Amino acid sequence: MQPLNKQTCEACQANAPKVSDEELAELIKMIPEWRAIVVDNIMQLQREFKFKNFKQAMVFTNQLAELAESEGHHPGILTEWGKVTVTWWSHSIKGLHRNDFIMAAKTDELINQA
Ligand SMILES: C[C@H](O)[C@H](O)[C@H]1CNC2=NC(N)=NC(=O)C2=N1
Repeated sequence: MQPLNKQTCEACQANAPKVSDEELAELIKMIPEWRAIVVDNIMQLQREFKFKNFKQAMVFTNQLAELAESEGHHPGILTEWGKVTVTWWSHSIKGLHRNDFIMAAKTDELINQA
């Protein structure tokens, strides 16, 4: 299997399967800086990224927006002074799809390239 950051998102329909508990346990090991949280009964992946000012946080936010558009999968983004909180989940299935883990790995890659 290719590393998550080299995989691409597949179209996610409302009837697509959520990741199973077993898959979640395996996939989360590949993105150790992310935590699984539950908001309004929806499982999500979240990570905070720290920056030295607002401008740098905004640069990252815009890079992430480009990545999201290129993959057709979009995160929740909270941009603050020195911090960006990124949250991935699949709206269409109200939970976590493999796409979310791929996107979390690609988000990590953006930072590693910076
Ligand atoms: C039509 C379009 O591809 C869909 O609405 C996509 C867009 N981006 C998306 N992003 C996320 N995170 N979840 C979705 O279900 C989703 N759906």
